[in-house]
Amino acid sequence: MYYVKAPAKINLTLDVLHKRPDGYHEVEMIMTTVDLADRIGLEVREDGAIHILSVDRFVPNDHRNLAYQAAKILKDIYRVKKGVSITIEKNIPVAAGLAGGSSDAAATLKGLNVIWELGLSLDELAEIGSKIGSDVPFCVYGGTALATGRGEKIQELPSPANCWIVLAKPTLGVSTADIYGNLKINEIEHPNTALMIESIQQKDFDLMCSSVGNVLEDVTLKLYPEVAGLKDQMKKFGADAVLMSGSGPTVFGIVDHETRVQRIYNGLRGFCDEVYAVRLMGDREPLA
Ligand SMILES: C[C@@](CO)(OP(=O)(O)O)[C@H](O)COP(=O)(O)OP(=O)(O)OC[C@H]1O[C@@H](n2ccc(N)nc2=O)[C@H](O)[C@@H]1O
Ligand SMILES: Nc1ncnc2c1ncn2[C@@H]1O[C@H](COP(=O)(O)OP(=O)(O)O)[C@@H](O)[C@H]1O
Repeated sequence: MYYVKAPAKINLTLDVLHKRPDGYHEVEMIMTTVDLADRIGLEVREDGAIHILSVDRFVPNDHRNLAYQAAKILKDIYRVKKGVSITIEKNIPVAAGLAGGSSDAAATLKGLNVIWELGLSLDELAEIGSKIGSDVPFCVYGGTALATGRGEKIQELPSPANCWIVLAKPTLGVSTADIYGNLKINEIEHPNTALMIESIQQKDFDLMCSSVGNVLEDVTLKLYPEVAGLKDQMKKFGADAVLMSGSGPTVFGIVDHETRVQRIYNGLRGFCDEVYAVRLMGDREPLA
C-alpha cells in the first residue's frame, strides 16, 4: 500500500473581484496548510478498476468522490491499463471549508504519479487537478500560496510565522456553490491581500492577525448564525485572530502560544463537537 497525506487548508484571506462569464468568481486568496490531514492509501489493481473505500458516511464511494475523479482523469489522459484501490482515512471534516475532498484528489494525483510511474511534474499534476476543482491545484502544491483566477493560478509564498490554529466546525454542511451564488459583489469590503503577503514574507505574527479577511463570511454568517456565534466564542476565549475558512462553516482561531491553545480548545468543546488544535504547517511537502 502506498500512503499519501492529504492536509487541510485554511484561507487567511479570501477576496472576490467579480463574477466571470463562465459562472465562476475571480478570486484573490491566500491559503496555507495545517497539520490536520486525511490519509490516502493506494494499491495497484491489475483488473483496471478504480475502487474507493471510505468509512465516512458523508463521503461517496463512487464516481462522485474527488479521489475517484483524480484516478479516472489520469487513467483517461495517459491511457493507463492498471487500476487502483483507494482507501481514504477521513480526518478532515466534510463540507467544512477546509478542502478535504480537494486535498484527497490532489494526494491521489501525486500518489498515482508514483505507483503508475507516470513521471509527471507538480505543475502538470496541478494543471490536471484544475479540471477536478478550483482548490485542487493549491492542494497539489501545498504550503502557502496566493491563489487567483477561480483559484487554480498558484503563486508560492514562504510559510507564515509559526503559530497554532484552533478549528471549530459546527454540525452543518455548507454548499460552496450556494455561498458564492448569494454573494453581493457590489457590497464587498475587500481585505488587504498585499498586507497579508507582507506579513507572511516578514513572518510578522501581529500583522498577519490584523490582515485576515474573508468576503464569503457575510453570506455564510447570515445563512447560519451559529457560525457567527462560534466566531464570538473563539474571540471570547482569547484567539489572536478569528476567521471563517473558505465558504465555511469552519471557524479558525490563530493563537501564538500553546498554553492558550488548550484553554480555547477546552472552551469551544463546550459548544462544538468538531474542534481541533493543530499547528500551522505552511511549508510544501517534497514531491515523492
Ligand atoms: C470556497 C473555496 C475557497 O478556498 O474553498 P472551500 O470553501 O470549498 O474549501 C474555494 O473557492 C472553492 O473551491 P472548490 O470547492 O474546489 O470549488 P469548485 O468545486 O471548483 O466549484 C464549486 C462551485 O463553487 C462556485 N465557485 C467556485 C470557485 C470560484 N472561484 N467561484 C465559484 O463561483 C461555483 O458555483 C462552482 O460550481
Ligand atoms: N474525498 C472526499 N472527501 C470529502 N468530501 C468529498 C470527497 N469526495 C467528494 N466529496 C463531496 O464533496 C463535498 C464537500 O467536499 P469537501 O472538500 O469536504 O468540502 P470543502 O470544499 O467545503 O472543504 C461533500 O458534499 C462530499 O460529499
